[in-house]
Amino acid sequence: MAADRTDRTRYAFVVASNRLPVDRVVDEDGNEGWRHSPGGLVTALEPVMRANDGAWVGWVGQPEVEVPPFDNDGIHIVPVPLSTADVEEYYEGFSNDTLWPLYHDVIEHPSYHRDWWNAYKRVNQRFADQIADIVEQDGVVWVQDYQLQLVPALLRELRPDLTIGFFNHIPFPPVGIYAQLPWRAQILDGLLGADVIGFQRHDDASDFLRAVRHIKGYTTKGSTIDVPVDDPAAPRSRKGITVRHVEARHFPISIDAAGFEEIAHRPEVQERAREIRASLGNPKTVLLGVDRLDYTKGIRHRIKAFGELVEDGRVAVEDATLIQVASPSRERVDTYAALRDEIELTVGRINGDLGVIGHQPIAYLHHGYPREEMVALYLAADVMLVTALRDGMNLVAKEYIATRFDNDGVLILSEFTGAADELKQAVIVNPHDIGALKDSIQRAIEMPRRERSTRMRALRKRVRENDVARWSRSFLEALDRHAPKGSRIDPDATADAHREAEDDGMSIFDEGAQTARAAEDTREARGA
Ligand SMILES: O=P(O)(O)OC[C@H]1O[C@H](O[C@H]2O[C@H](CO)[C@@H](O)[C@H](O)[C@H]2O)[C@H](O)[C@@H](O)[C@@H]1O
Ligand SMILES: O=c1ccn([C@@H]2O[C@H](COP(=O)(O)OP(=O)(O)O)[C@@H](O)[C@H]2O)c(=O)[nH]1
Repeated sequence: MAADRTDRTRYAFVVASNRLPVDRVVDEDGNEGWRHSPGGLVTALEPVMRANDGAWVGWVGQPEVEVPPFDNDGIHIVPVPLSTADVEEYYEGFSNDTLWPLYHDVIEHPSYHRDWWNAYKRVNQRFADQIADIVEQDGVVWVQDYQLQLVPALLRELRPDLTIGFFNHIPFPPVGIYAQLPWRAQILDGLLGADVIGFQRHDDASDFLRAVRHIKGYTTKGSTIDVPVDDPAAPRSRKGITVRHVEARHFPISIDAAGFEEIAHRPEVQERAREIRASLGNPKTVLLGVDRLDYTKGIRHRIKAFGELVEDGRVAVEDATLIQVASPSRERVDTYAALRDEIELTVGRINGDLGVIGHQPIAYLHHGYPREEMVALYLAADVMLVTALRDGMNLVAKEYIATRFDNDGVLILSEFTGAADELKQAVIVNPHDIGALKDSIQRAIEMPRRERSTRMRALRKRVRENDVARWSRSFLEALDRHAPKGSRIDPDATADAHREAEDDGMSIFDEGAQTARAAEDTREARGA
């Protein structure tokens, strides 16, 4: 929980995301401290941040908490405060009850409120002001995700000298759906303030380019957009108008594959995996689902399919258990609270109707777990179920593969995840088709060892080669090509640098950080 006041004020490289890479924790004596949050984004950017002496701008995750900038394990942290109203209107409202459902195929109905839009503008402006204050002349800024889509243009207005990147971690919807948004043109204008706009999938980038053509009327050629500018020194387009060139393409995010495999090799983690199986009565097959409790994840579909397989007698209750981890998320948003009720009712019914003494079909856990426990769960699972109805990437699918150094285990993967574009040797499913999903689950349970191994070997090769270091490097290299005065950052900071930092005692695999985050979500849900 090392935290020192930083005396630096300007940085050549700045990352901004809604949440900071650290969680605020308060111990039993009321002392405040910070722990690394072990999320994928932190793992991806940490080596680049260290190599470039970068700063990270974001929210501490709790309302009405004002913290001055500080250094945490070599990363300069610059908190942006949010009031209770900001959290309700910008985070829970516009980000997670307007944009989130709209960008995820309108699985739930998006709510459009002008007050929420005003809060979104207000908070995006606050982020832009904060970033503008701390970046060096000609610096590089990388803005993350849908909560901050107005920041690139607001920042360019304040600091035209900067090179600005934006990465969208969630899908970008087809223009027919995106067009519902009352503020569709303003959001596109916000994003087009960036030099490079990154998406998870090729289709997301194509949908974005189409929206730019249809809604803004701008010309695109391949992945390049001509954005008109009022600057006589700017290049001219084929139509003879002065333009800025903005690049929009896909950069699929990944994980620290070697880091996950290293944890999986630890004897105590393997022992924990055996313990998990034993505690379920050593069934022949353990199936696993791990998700934030979110309606995009298809948890209902998976539970229904598995319950029906047991009910039909195609799977014996003594032979198979589904562990479903549903970690608490955004619990003050009504759709999330309703989903929790619905899932818990369904799990209760299935266990009540189909369970026998000593064997329940579903082991349901409403908790968040640290990384070591996640890896033990992955090692314990014969079948991993990723049945999202829409998902930007789904890192869980890649983590399962990375841990299976035994080349065993079967991944069932929804075709509606970004991961499905890459992980072709998984058992690919349409989660809406419950009949086909049941067949796929049965097939996975019965798959011969040789086929499991062939598939897993190919999947592991893919995940190892396309790891998170490659993701950040390829994005930053693209951004570097847009820097007018040449390179300001070193995009080539590798995962090795990251592991060296760990050897120095700066581990990102900080036990308890996820649990602390989950506890925090729960406190938030209670209104604390
Ligand atoms: O910050 P929260 O509101 O608690 O939500 C957690 C994060 O959820 C989303 O994750 C996405 O990014 C993953 C990594 O690129 C990707 O694999 C996944 O498909 C996405 O859903 C969200 O985009 C983040 O901003 C949130 O912090
Ligand atoms: O109890 C949990 C549940 C999830 N995760 C991590 O949370 C991330 C979830 O990322 P994903 O892309 O699958 O979905 P998201 O929640 O970002 O939409 C993965 O790194 C998981 O290992 C975790 O550490 N503990």
